[in-house]
Amino acid sequence: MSEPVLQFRGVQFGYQAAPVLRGIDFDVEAGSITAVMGPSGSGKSTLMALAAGLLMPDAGAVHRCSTRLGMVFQDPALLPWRTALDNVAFPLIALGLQKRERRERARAMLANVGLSGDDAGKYPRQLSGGMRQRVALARALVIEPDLLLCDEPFSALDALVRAELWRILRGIHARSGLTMLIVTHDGPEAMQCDHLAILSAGHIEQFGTPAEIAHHPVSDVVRTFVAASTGR
Ligand SMILES: Nc1ncnc2c1ncn2[C@@H]1O[C@H](COP(=O)(O)OP(=O)(O)OP(=O)(O)O)[C@@H](O)[C@H]1O
Repeated sequence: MSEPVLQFRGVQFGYQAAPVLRGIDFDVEAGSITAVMGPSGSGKSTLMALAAGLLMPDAGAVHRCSTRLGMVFQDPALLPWRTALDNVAFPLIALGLQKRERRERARAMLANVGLSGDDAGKYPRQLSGGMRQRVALARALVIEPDLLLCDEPFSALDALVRAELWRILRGIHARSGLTMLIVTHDGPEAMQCDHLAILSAGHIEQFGTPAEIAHHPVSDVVRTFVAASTGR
């Protein structure tokens, strides 16, 4: 078994008095893709914010063995006054790279996510939603992260574009072995990940491989999820 890049140990969290997450215990293994699924309000985005270190647990601990963190959200949050290329090159400024090198790396990364040289010169408002999300993905990947956190990255897109972006993500994973933790509502795609965490009302209902979860669902919540994701 690979070393975990991310460990949740007895994590508990609430925004004010109301607890949102409790008893969160699972590992994200190096080189794996782990999907997080759960109903709206079950605490998925909160879990991701804890994974990123943007929130601190009230109890328990999140251990992260990562030096470069990439993040992608449902909203691509691109800088509107910069071209796609310059949006992707932007995080490389902090790494101290020269402009020419930044642009070369950004161009290569845009090509990796399927955007042409023409598209690279366009501003966000000139791009479709799917293209904007490709730019956001390229911006997260250009720093060569050792952990990629994605919070419903493709949820706002139509089914065809979503499938294409999953294909790109899986291609990148196959080539680089990048560790990924992804919140998704896409059951069939989640069933193709290495591990699956099913969140319900602030706790992990079940964690395991898709096969374990499909063959030994621990509760009705999980059974419903498996039926929706596999058509069983
Ligand atoms: N900043 C905040 N302050 C107070 N409560 C919050 C805050 N952010 C989220 N919550 C509450 O915490 C709970 C979990 O929210 P969270 O966004 O983590 O769920 P989610 O599973 O990601 O939902 P969705 O699928 O709808 O995005 C919800 O009840 C939500 O209203």
